[in-house]
Amino acid sequence: MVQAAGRLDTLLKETLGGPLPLRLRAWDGSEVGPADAPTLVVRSRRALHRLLWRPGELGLARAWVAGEITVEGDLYEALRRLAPLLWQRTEQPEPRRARGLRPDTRLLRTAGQVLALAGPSLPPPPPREEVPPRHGLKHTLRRDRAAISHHYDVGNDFYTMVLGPSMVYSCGYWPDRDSTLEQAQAAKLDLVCRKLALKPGMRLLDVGCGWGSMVLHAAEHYGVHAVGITISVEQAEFARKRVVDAGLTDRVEIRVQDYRQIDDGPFDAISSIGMAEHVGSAAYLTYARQLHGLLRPGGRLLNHQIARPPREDESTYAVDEFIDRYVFPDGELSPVGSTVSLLERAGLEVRDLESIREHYALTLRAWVANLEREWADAVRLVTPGRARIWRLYMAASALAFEQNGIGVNQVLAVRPRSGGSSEMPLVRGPWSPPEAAAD
Ligand SMILES: C[S@@+](CC[C@H](N)C(=O)[O-])C[C@H]1O[C@@H](n2cnc3c(N)ncnc32)[C@H](O)[C@@H]1O
Repeated sequence: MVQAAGRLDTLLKETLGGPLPLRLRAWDGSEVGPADAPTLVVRSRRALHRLLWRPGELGLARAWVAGEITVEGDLYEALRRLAPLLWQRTEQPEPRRARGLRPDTRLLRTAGQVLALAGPSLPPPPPREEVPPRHGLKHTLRRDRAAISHHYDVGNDFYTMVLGPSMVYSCGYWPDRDSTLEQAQAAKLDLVCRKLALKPGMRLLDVGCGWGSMVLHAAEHYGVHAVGITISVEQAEFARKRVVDAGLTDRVEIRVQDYRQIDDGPFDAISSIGMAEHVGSAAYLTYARQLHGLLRPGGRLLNHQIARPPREDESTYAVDEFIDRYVFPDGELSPVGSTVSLLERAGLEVRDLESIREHYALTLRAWVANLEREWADAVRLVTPGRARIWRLYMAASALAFEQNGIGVNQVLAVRPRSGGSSEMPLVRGPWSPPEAAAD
């Protein structure tokens, strides 16, 4: 009897444009490939349909989400081995897409042979968690709110499980590799407060406040009056409860509000942590101008944002399809140079830039570990497909940060006074400790 794994291996070689660097096990139990590599398990023939109609990353992702393929062994190692093949493919133009998703006939022939091993072909059902492709990045208030809701309103219990008690959904600042996630997140929040030189009585705006961790930290340890805004209703409810529990209702306000709708400046300082990735290049100057307008002269902005490398020809940049469809609809990464330019065009003076790329890999690995440890509960809370999406996107992102595929930067900027004063110390030195902190 002909075994499926061998044929499947040939098909994958054709689809991916190179040999599969993993062991492969097919639905009939047959195996091929290196014995010391993680195993790609193809549980169902349906996975083939997906790969045929969308070779490369999106096809694999769809099969993964549907549970038709999985990895046994080290997921990071499997992704590390697969990454060069997938990137190679997604960098190429996709004429198939332009012609209306027609798989090429050579692949069809090979696939037909594989499918014939186990009976008639099956139509692939669309995975439920996928967002339909949307054309053009308009970034209207309504559309942005829908996109944010897709990612953030999936239940606070799920996020509590993944993010842990710190409830911070951005890169931590790891004092060392053995620190805990909670220590890393507290260190990051504190670093932001120190870069902003927060003092008691100051007015802080946290744009994209998530579950309220930054405004709570700043009010508790630096005595500021803080406003946190988010466009996720579930986040706001959770954050407001934390503010009540901490006894800080007189100093912390949480609003469901878009950054374009804030009209009660000036603020002494603004933090924006892991939020600007949602803004998009088309709206970025509006974002930068809005924050500039909300700062008092001499006030500081700390913009903490993921970046991608620049391209020789920027017009060839396309948002990663898997991330766009399944994870962050309408999210968009830009090179840090563009971010700096746009902040400056808006009238801000960029004073400091710190890359903390390695810290995001550590943070993501900690989130993946939390998710894997509580897997059964995660599946119950958000469906198996969604739990699989989160595991794949976080593990793949950890790898991308490790390999310098993407980075993350804290950009400190100031709105200079009219005479040019920045109110910055002459020498940067270590960011000053919280000497003026409240009790
Ligand atoms: C990755 S989370 C980061 C949350 C938080 N800063 C942290 O570090 O945990 C992104 C946040 O940006 C918010 N956000 C995205 N687009 C926004 C917009 N147009 N206006 C206001 N907030 C927005 C989301 O609601 C979410 O709270």
